[in-house]
Amino acid sequence: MFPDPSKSIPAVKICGITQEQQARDIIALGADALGINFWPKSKRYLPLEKAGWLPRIYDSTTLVAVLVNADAQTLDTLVEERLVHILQLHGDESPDQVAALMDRGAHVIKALAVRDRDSLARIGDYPCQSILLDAYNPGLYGGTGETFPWDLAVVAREQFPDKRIILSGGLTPGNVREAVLATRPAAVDVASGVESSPGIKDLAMVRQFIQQAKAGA
Ligand SMILES: O=C(O)c1ccccc1N[C@@H]1O[C@H](COP(=O)(O)O)[C@@H](O)[C@H]1O
Repeated sequence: MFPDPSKSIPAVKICGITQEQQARDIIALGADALGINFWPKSKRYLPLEKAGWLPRIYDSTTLVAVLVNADAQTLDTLVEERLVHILQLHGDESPDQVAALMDRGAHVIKALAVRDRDSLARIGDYPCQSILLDAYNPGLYGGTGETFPWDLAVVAREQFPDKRIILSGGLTPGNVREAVLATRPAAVDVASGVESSPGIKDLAMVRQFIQQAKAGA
């Protein structure tokens, strides 16, 4: 999923895909990774029983399962059946839980809600290399379409140079270029900002988002 960091071009993850044809269209537009939301309360929820198409595109992209405090059975299915390449954890998962998943061979992105500089200290607690920074919104776990102060992403990169910082939260085709230039993340991630309705992506917006994210300095 992650390109050569020396090129300063971020990977692009389009999140909350619910349909196989949209997945194929978005891969063709140049997305580096697709997010599938397995959290039942998400507006973009895809039940495991309806995810039978994932193996058909598994070799064409990087598939990321978006999860919030997932139960053991869901994690077992995702890890053991290799439905996805990466687990993106948006809940209250502890560093030990992340370490246990990594011990089982899972690649993990830990998402952290950013409110202020103090929120960044938790980055160092987690053993995974990839940390996604999202907007803080009490009671909500992500996918809100809200931004957080991007200077905090710069601080995160400087304080934790060994981590891959993924920027998310309220990104759109209209602001992603500015966000990339300001923060130089390893990747950007968007759900709400490229949708016509929850779980349905607007392909023109996706195309524009990818172009803007990868436009370079
Ligand atoms: O998209 C969701 O519904 C969602 C629900 C719970 C946790 C994470 C979710 N999505 C992730 O949230 C961020 C930001 O999304 P947005 O662009 O602000 O809508 C992104 O990482 C999504 O993958």
